[in-house]
Amino acid sequence: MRTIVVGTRQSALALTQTGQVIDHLRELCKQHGIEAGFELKKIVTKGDRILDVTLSKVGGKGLFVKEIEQALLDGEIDLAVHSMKDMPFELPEGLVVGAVPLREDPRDCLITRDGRGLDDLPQGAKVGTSSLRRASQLQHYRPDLQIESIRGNIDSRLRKLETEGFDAILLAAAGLHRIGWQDRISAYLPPELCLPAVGQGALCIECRGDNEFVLDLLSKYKHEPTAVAVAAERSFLGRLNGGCQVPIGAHAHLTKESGPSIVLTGMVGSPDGKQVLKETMTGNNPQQLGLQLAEALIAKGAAELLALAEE
Ligand SMILES: NCc1[nH]cc(CCC(=O)O)c1CC(=O)O
Repeated sequence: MRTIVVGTRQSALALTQTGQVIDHLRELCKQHGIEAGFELKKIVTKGDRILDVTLSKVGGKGLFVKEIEQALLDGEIDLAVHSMKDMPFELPEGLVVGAVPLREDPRDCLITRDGRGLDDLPQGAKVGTSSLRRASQLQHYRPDLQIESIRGNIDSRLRKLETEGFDAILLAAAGLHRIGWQDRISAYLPPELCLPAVGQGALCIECRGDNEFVLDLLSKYKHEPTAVAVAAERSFLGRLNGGCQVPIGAHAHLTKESGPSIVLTGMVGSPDGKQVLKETMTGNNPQQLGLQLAEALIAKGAAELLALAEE
């Protein structure tokens, strides 16, 4: 029997989502009469080692994936499970995306200390996020809020909500849903108010491009509509040359009606939220649509806004 070694970070979220992927793959193996066993290998990434520094200051894209990709290239692992939004735009030579499975809820959510919603937060309330994208959009909606940086894994951020005097924090709903902590969510932020990060809620299953056995199995795990939506969002991000640490958001979904099938919305904001540029376009080709939307926002001044965030 073949053993597929699966690499993962060791945060609660990474372990949970990797475990869920392995369960799905075991089920697929059973359905298709494929004989394979799975083994988990935990890998510490640079992003895990420097949890005390604001990520946008650390710079460098792919902080959470590089070591894991090296393990794939070295043959130490056969498959890696990443959060799509942590993936850099280009993969190293020799590695491919084997599958993008069905997406979880892409929205951001608010977790308040006492369960109240965004509109009920007092004037000047202290809200924790270290995402420039979340800060920009939240400040745009509520300029009075005091945004402060908070880092760490989901569990430590939830702890800091209590211990560091925050009135609320912002997190991706997907992570909380996956770990089973959806009860902590006080409110879901509608995409009109806070457009999610590119790829948020989606997973990226990566493997070597020559690993036929794993590729064959992963081909049965693909969710094409998610892959197309994410491709449009990533094309948009790629044109704007942004990692996850710039105030850029995008979300695409597919429509079932006749006519253009992908609806893509993108935003670029200033870190203080005073300016937020947003546009929605439809099309059939995800790469082209992402580029077109990026061009439309560049024409409105997106490049200048992004330069502000780099400072
Ligand atoms: N930036 C870290 C990160 N990467 C992926 C998720 C979980 C959500 C997802 O899978 O998109 C999170 C936590 C968060 O943003 O709250």
